[in-house]
Amino acid sequence: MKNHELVLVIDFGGQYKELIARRVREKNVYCEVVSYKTPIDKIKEKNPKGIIFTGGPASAYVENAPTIGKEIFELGIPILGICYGGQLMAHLFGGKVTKAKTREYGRVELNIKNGEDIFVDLKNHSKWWMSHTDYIEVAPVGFEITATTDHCPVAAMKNCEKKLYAVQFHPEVEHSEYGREMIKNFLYEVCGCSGDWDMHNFTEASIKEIKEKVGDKTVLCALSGGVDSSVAAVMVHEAIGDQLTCIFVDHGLLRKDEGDQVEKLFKEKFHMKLIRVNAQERFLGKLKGVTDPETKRKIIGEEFIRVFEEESNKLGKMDYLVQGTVYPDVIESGTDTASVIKSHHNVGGLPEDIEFSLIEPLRQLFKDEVRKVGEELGIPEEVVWRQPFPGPGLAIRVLGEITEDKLHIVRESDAILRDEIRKANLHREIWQYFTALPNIKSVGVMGDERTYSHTVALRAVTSSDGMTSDWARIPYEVLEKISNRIVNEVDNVNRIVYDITSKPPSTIEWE
Ligand SMILES: Nc1ncnc2c1ncn2[C@@H]1O[C@H](COP(=O)(O)OP(=O)(O)OP(=O)(O)O)[C@@H](O)[C@H]1O
Ligand SMILES: O=c1[nH]c(=O)c2[nH+]cn([C@@H]3O[C@H](COP(=O)(O)O)[C@@H](O)[C@H]3O)c2[nH]1
Ligand SMILES: NC(=O)CC[C@H](N)C(=O)O
Ligand SMILES: [Mg+2]
Repeated sequence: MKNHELVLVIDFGGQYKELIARRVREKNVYCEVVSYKTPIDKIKEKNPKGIIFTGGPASAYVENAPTIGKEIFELGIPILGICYGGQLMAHLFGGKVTKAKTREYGRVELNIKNGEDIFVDLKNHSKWWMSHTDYIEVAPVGFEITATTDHCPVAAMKNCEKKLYAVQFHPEVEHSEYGREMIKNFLYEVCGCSGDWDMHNFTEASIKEIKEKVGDKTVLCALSGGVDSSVAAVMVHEAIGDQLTCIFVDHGLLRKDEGDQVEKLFKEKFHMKLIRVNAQERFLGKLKGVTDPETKRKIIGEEFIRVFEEESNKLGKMDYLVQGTVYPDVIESGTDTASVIKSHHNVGGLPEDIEFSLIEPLRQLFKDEVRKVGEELGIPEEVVWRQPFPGPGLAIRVLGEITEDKLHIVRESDAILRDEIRKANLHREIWQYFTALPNIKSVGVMGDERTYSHTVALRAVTSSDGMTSDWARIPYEVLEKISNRIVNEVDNVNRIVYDITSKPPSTIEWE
């Protein structure tokens, strides 16, 4: 973002790199993540007010571990090293980093020596989140120890003269009591930021960028009616108006009546060109007999692109494809350093040969940030606050082979669940709620007759960004009503279970 203060996050393979970036943005400073391999000149060119080193899986003292040229410490730019980043700083300055006698995972109490710079106004003996097997045993010469824990002689250290700070704990995660405040202190007390950035700037700057990039070319937008693609579409429409055509694919894996609802809503509320493609048979044909979750995702990812290419040819070859990809889609699909959790159809599920260049203006954001952009753009509340729905749709909620009968059960049971959640006025509290068909049958008795029918699983979670989640504590009476209604109203179901796992260790979807 030109003309704004910038803080750079340098990534050493940390799981939380984008979480650090969003914590910085939350405090009104623009932030970007770059690899530790970025040449020092490139970093200098960006003229950052501050730099943050992320954590990472490696050990700083091992040969070939990710590292960085020592010139970075001579630029006069304040640096905060988190976990691996802090250990690396200690290692490069000649301190001793080694395997810790006691590893720390989870919440740990911190003793802060004094409330200066990054610790201004933070309560002592507060709880912070740890996740490490190595530690800084001896701080390098020139560094002062500023915090300890029972097992960590150097839980934080600093070199004021060089403006270098290192912490063993993770201020960026939700569970660190004063994490946000500490990051704020780094930005404002140490780096001297003034806080000149917010979602309004982001929206404006992104629109400008899209305009410049597209010029007089033409653009397709993959529109699902969900939060992310709607926000992306409106943003691109603001930038290039009628050069944009939206394509909504009904792949036969949507929720009850969803195809018609999305079409109606977009035609009424948005003034964009919208084409609905009915591709039910085509998708279901390709998925016939397929049981493996990753294979399903890849088939769907490819089929989406083939549909877009065909539509593009009909319109006279479009140049760009807009997708509402958000950061969790990217990280879960796997990166150079992060493992594949599941291939999101729009990232890891994309085929290699695509005729378009992609435009993904929300790729670095989390869902709650996207919602803020949506509000900024004046998108109706019913769209901005829709619950997320995965692109592969009901295909990943019917476990194993997909058949019309099974889709019918998920679709009908899901409609009942949604209806009851809304009636109980829980729809804003619960982040996402749906039913899944685990592909198990069990014995029941109905009207004095034996049944041997499907089990339906209810899933409802609370979350803010989909990266982690907890199961929603739905009142028993509401669960009872949902259970009764599903068994009574949906044929071939005789048992309902409620999924009470958080993420991690589960994921939100079952496949
Ligand atoms: N049925 C569809 N038709 C066209 N494009 C789709 C469809 N489903 C998904 N996509 C594309 O894939 C992207 C990722 O899907 P995803 O479900 O994560 O996002 P979304 O639908 O925009 O938002 P939400 O997560 O709130 O449902 C979408 O942003 C959109 O670009
Ligand atoms: O567009 C998408 N394409 C996908 O392939 C996909 N898989 C999961 N999801 C949604 O992402 C969030 C996190 O899901 P998981 O905990 O199941 O990984 C949840 O909101 C899921 O619904 C997807 N969205
Ligand atoms: N979370 C981290 O950055 C871990 C750093 C290092 N790999 C350790 O185990 O201590
Ligand atoms: Mg969706």
